[in-house]
Amino acid sequence: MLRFEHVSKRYPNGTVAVDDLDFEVAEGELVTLVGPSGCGKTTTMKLVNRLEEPTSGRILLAGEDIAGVDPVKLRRRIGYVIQQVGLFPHRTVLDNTATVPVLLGRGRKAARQRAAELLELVGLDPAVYGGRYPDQLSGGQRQRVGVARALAADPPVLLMDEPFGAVDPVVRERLQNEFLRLQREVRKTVLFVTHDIEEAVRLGDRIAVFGQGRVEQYDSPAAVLGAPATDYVASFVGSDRGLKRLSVTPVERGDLEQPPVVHLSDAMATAQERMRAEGVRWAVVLDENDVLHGWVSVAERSGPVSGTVAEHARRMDAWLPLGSSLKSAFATMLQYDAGWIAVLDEEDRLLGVLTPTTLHEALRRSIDADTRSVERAEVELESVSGA
Ligand SMILES: Nc1ncnc2c1ncn2[C@@H]1O[C@H](COP(=O)(O)OP(=O)(O)OP(=O)(O)O)[C@@H](O)[C@H]1O
Repeated sequence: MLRFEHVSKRYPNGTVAVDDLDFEVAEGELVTLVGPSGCGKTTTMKLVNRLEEPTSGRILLAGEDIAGVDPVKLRRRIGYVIQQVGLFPHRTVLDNTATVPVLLGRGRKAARQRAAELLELVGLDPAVYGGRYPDQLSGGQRQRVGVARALAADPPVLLMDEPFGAVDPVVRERLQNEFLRLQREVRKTVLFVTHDIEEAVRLGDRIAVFGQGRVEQYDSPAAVLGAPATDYVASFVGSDRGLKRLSVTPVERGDLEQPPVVHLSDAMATAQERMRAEGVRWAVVLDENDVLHGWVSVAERSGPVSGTVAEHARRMDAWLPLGSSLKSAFATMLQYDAGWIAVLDEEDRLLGVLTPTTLHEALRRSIDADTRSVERAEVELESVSGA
């Protein structure tokens, strides 16, 4: 969709802001450009909407060299969201959002209707906020209006330059999550500039890690964190990259452990036999509807125990849907102070459990898989937790 071919930009004062950029952003993909201050991120964006011209190389949008496209027409196909949102202070939120469609010749009524839908989409009730002026909004709300406005012309490409840079970390995380939800709906091709590796990892389908004007690595977040291409990338993503990686590695079926499963109504003696036969000290307990109830441990004293599982079971209903991040799995374990958590499918059926050991193995396998470019399920670990 958007292709950089050996693009360089040298400013008249001799600064080489961008040096031989060569990568492609697929349609509907969100690519984060991350790097320290002055590494050429903003310049890259400006080259895309022709606020700057490359010194060499070319940029193709849907196969067409943008150097031959009238800049005004080009910018209609490219939404631009910047940190200082640049809303018109004397226009209402609704009119700010409708600005571009009106300029594009849509009727005022249709444009306002679309603007209201977009405000709704970015989480601002148009009935509440539509009539307000920008200075009657919080910073986070202004950012959302900026995003709604950029989407109003329905451009296939969005450029977002540190759009959430000016808000506090809590609001920032909320905006990021909302934007991810929105992006799943609208599927724009997005270039998103940030200097924050956490943000880059959370949002990006792929990340371009910038050194001085050059892309040092262009890869999935998991690969950038798990297998940094250069020392520079390794130091930029930080020594806690293993921890960060937890948040971008999903729980897969192959990661799960399968302890014995018993029901509340089973005889405890039978449950005990099952655990002994499988050589484990506990079993997952489900109720009569196969809903997670908790766990039961093999009794310490020898000999059969009387009664049903219900009389011995303990409640523990920490669970996660399959596909959750390893980080949320770990966080849930800590929150419940639990040695395991259940992983459920879409119909809330038990698929297996995750323990600290299997969680660690999942992380190691995913790193191995990225390093060797294979699926995680194909990776056999040589040793299990050092054993
Ligand atoms: N118009 C200009 N003329 C000369 N040099 C410029 C111009 N614009 C940017 N530069 C220089 O080009 C380099 C890259 O700047 P750019 O704004 O692209 O970086 P950035 O990665 O977006 O930085 P930041 O995160 O601080 O915004 C910097 O050294 C900057 O000083």
